[in-house]
Amino acid sequence: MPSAQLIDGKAVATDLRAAVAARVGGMYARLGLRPGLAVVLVGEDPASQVYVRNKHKQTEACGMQSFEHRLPADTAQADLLALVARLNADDAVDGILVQLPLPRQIDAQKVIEAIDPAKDVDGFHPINAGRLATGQPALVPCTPLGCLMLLDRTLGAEMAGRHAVVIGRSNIVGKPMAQLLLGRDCTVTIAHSRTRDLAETVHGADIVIAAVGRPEMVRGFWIKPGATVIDVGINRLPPAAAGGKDRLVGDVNFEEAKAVAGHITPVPGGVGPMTIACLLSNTLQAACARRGIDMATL
Ligand SMILES: Nc1nc(=O)c2c([nH]1)NC[C@@H]1CN(c3ccc(C(=O)N[C@@H](CCC(=O)O)C(=O)O)cc3)C=[N+]21
Repeated sequence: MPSAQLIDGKAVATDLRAAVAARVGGMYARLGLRPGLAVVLVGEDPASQVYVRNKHKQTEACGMQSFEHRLPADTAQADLLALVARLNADDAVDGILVQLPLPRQIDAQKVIEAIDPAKDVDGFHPINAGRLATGQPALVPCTPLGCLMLLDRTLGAEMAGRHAVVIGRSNIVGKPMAQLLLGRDCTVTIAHSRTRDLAETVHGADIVIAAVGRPEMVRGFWIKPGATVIDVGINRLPPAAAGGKDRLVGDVNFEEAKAVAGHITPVPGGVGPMTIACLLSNTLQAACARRGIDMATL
């Protein structure tokens, strides 16, 4: 049985964080400035708390300031908007991330649009989405940016002219991912829950980005032999389904796909660690852009 080469997102993320930390060190040594990242968590979702804790640790580990704001689940929209306004005005804050999903009483789109686009390190503000779509410098959403970095390392210039199929059309992953792949001269298809013959569409792909949020939905026989498979899904299977202990799986059936693909990302240890590393990189980028610093000189 042939076996795909693993794309080690954890290792690439470690390299990226080291590069960010080096520039953060240069910024402090030369200018006495430390980039600051504010993370806002509304409610008590236990999975979200793990991400927030990891982000906090890694932010400090690379020399940036980390500001955490935990609000109760019944927080009023006006109070969250008031906090965002304070963070927009706070010069020590270069990046603002409001963890999604938000509780029902809060309109997430309103909150996203309230964030200063210059501090929008998630890249979810329509200004940044529009800049990405029109090929202008932008803050790019962390998960698709991390996927692109893995593809750059794996395929490089070979991406040009390849057929990429993105499964999922969210504003957070699918749509920005498609824009980034277009920027690498891929021929891009965005597939989704209403796509007919999804298996057949995926089978035409040299590059598959799975971002559907359904555990192990993409089967091995869907994959074209030798294709590059990037699995964005992070699904926690409950103990019963996983045979005793809870287990993290992607949107791709990994065991099946790795027998067919040329390269594949694992879950965990693939796209997830890249997402956090890209958040730190975006925070450094925002800190430099806001202050007119050329990042290459740090
Ligand atoms: N405004 C906003 N921005 C986000 O970027 C955002 C968000 N809201 N809400 C929640 C999702 C989820 N997310 C993850 C990031 C890293 C891992 C990660 O590092 N995962 C590890 C495993 C972690 C584990 O074991 O649970 C891995 O895949 O290897 C997972 C999930 C960012 N999100």
